[in-house]
Amino acid sequence: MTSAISIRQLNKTYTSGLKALNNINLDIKKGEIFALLGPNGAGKTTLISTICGIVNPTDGEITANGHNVVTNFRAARSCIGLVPQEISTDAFESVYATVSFSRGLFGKPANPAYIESILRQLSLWDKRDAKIMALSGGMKRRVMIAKALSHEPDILFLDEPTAGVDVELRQDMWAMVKGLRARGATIILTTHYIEEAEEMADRIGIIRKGEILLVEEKQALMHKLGKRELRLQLQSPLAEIPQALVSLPLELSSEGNELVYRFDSQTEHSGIAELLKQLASFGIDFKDLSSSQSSLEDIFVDLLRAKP
Ligand SMILES: Nc1ncnc2c1ncn2[C@@H]1O[C@H](COP(=O)(O)OP(=O)(O)OP(=O)(O)O)[C@@H](O)[C@H]1O
Repeated sequence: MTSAISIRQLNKTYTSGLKALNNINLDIKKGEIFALLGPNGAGKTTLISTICGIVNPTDGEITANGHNVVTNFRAARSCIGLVPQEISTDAFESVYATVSFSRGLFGKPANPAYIESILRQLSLWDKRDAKIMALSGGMKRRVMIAKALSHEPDILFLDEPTAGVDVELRQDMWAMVKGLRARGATIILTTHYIEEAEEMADRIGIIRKGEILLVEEKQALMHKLGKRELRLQLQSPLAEIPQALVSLPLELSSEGNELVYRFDSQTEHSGIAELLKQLASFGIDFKDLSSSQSSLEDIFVDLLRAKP
């Protein structure tokens, strides 16, 4: 199966000398929702902009549906819809005119039935005659999505789609994006909200300082990230973990005063009941216990810190 987007050895150094992308290799599969996570200045927008032909790569190769985005720009760009971070559209124009004009920019013949279908999908049909300036922020974002979809692209880029959007609208956007995917679109989104990636993405890529740190199926990542810890403060210090328990994910810390048990929070059986029974059978008493769960956010931060 061909990839929707294929990126090979992509580098981007701005004229200022800043290296914003460093040897990026990435394939986005057709029909997936791919979330690109990274801190401010990581290179997310630069990456999207090079794929969309807004920023020229320094070297490397990018194809969209098999078309090279530099040498075959028109064919590549016509497969792509881009919803930029900033809302930029003509405030005095009506919703319908803005969206159909956008289609014309791609040289596509007018198709009122298609424009109606996307406006309906985005709950904008009732607002089709409203001027953009009279819409709420959330509605304006929907107009940006309608514009991006106006020329019937099958790859959609959403750069921070829900930045500054309230919780209700954010959930609406998530439902809408999933709906687009269900109709066959490939979606690449950048976000600062780990929760958003968790909710929507099939795969997650983490970028930092212009480098892709990891690309992973969300489920696999969640599995890795979803660790929990149980800490037992012991009545009396232990010199070592009893031989019968060494196969358990146990660690002795605080000079033998604390036992730490780490387990997978996604699992149905934590093994805590058995652990406590076994400790009792070895006469290991504890005076206090606490448990904690590493959030996705914690792990994301850890991951970013882990590599200097
Ligand atoms: N036109 C430009 N000229 C020079 N440097 C730039 C230009 N655009 C971006 N940069 C720099 O490139 C780096 C990557 O920026 P980019 O906007 O791609 O990051 P980002 O991950 O999208 O950040 P954010 O989450 O803040 O939007 C930053 O250091 C930024 O200052």
